[in-house]
Amino acid sequence: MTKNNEVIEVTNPATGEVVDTVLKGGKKEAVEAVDKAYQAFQDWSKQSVYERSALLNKWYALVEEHEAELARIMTIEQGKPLKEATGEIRYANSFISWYAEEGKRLYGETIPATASDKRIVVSRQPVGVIAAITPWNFPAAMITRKVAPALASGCTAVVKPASATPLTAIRLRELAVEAGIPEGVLQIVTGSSGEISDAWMADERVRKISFTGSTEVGKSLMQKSAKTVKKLSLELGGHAPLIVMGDADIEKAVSGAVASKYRNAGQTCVCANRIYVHESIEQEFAKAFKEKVAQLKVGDGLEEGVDIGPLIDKSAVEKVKHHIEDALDKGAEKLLGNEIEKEDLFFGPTILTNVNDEMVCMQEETFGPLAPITTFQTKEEVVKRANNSPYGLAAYLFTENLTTAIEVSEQLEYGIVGINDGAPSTAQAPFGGFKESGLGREGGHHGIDEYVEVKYLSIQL
Ligand SMILES: NC(=O)c1ccc[n+]([C@@H]2O[C@H](COP(=O)([O-])OP(=O)(O)OC[C@H]3O[C@@H](n4cnc5c(N)ncnc54)[C@H](O)[C@@H]3O)[C@@H](O)[C@H]2O)c1
Ligand SMILES: O=C[C@H](O)CS(=O)(=O)O
Repeated sequence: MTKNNEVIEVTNPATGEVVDTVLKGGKKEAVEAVDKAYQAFQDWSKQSVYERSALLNKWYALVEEHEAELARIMTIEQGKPLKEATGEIRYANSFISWYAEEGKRLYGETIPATASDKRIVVSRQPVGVIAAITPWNFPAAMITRKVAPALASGCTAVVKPASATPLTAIRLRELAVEAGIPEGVLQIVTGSSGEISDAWMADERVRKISFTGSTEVGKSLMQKSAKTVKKLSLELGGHAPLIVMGDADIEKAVSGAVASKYRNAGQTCVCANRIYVHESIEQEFAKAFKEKVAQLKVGDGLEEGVDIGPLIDKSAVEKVKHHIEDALDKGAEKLLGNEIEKEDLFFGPTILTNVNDEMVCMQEETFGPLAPITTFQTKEEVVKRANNSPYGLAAYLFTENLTTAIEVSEQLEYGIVGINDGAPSTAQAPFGGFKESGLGREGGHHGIDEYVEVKYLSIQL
């Protein structure tokens, strides 16, 4: 059990310095948060969607007003370049504005009854108290992507952010309270993930768990949720294939591959993890890709012009090194690689060629700035290889042929397919994966369905 007043140090991955400390909460704090959320739910769920929408819009305005402050907090605790952090704050805020409106469209329906003296009325009601557990790689967006639809539908939320990046979450919640959202409606609990999640899993008042993180932890939470049959949303790991057909526009493909691969230093669930290039254009693509990647600047995300910040921790660096060493041992060749002076958590963008599917980087999520390039000969071959994964989150396809785009994308077993687009994520679309990449969707009108129960009234006249 967590002792009173124990703290967690928050460090800047670019410098290693401790920038702040937060309470290392545990079961006590987890239960207290549910107490407050359950109490708050009684009133919050009874407000009209228009009253909740107005408060969400005030929160949106405050997040917008404090964009620079929030972005700086994020860069300092997570490492991503300031321009990316600013982009994430805007992306995170877009979920608040989207669901401020979507809540007004929680429509019901009437269904013609068999009996003439009966009426059937269907409605959608908030599930109640929801618990969100979120990762370090997107400290703002992974929270608002859950909390915005939850609050809009009338739910209240308790959130455990990753211990590496709690400061953005805490500041976001302060702005929510400043906007007039009642204190109990949204709470952040920092600390022991095991103690806190176990307390929420055991608590019957928590009716929904929304988790974003690794597939391994997601499976564990899925098992634990069975005891009280909690509703589940799981946004898990990915291993995105990026396919460049022989007829692709090379410039588009290179730009899309760089955007997908090196965002957040490769630490996103939708990063291209495997790059399949038709054998007829491999040399042309690899040359152009290397030229673009070699221009990326590695450094402290607070520095002007930095494109790739540090990785989150030492184990992340070790994993990327392992994937590279394994590939080289199995015959890969280094086209560009980590030639940077910096040490510690910085890792330069790396490109490997002559890659084969036996290499670990072609099977496991690298979560770093490594781009393995392999070649293929036919559509049938590349679809089969691209689908040969337990993951099914994002995939990318570059082609100038419409028939190829439609035929291949329909065969790809992935929840998100970027066609000539390396950055498909947006608040209005249903983000989520097939297979072991998760359950449910976040974003769009699908995203609010995760936070409601469907009920029907059968009225005997
Ligand atoms: N599908 C998506 O939308 C999405 C988005 C971001 C990250 N991810 C995935 O998340 C992973 C990287 O994030 P991460 O390292 O924070 O993942 P993680 O699974 O280690 O941690 C995620 C969250 O779960 C908590 N946690 C860890 N172990 C736990 C346990 N046993 N019980 C309860 N909670 C626990 C952590 O403290 C953190 O808050 C990658 O696999 C990435 O693909 C997926
Ligand atoms: O890392 C996972 C995030 O969901 C990526 S995105 O910002 O939604 O594209």
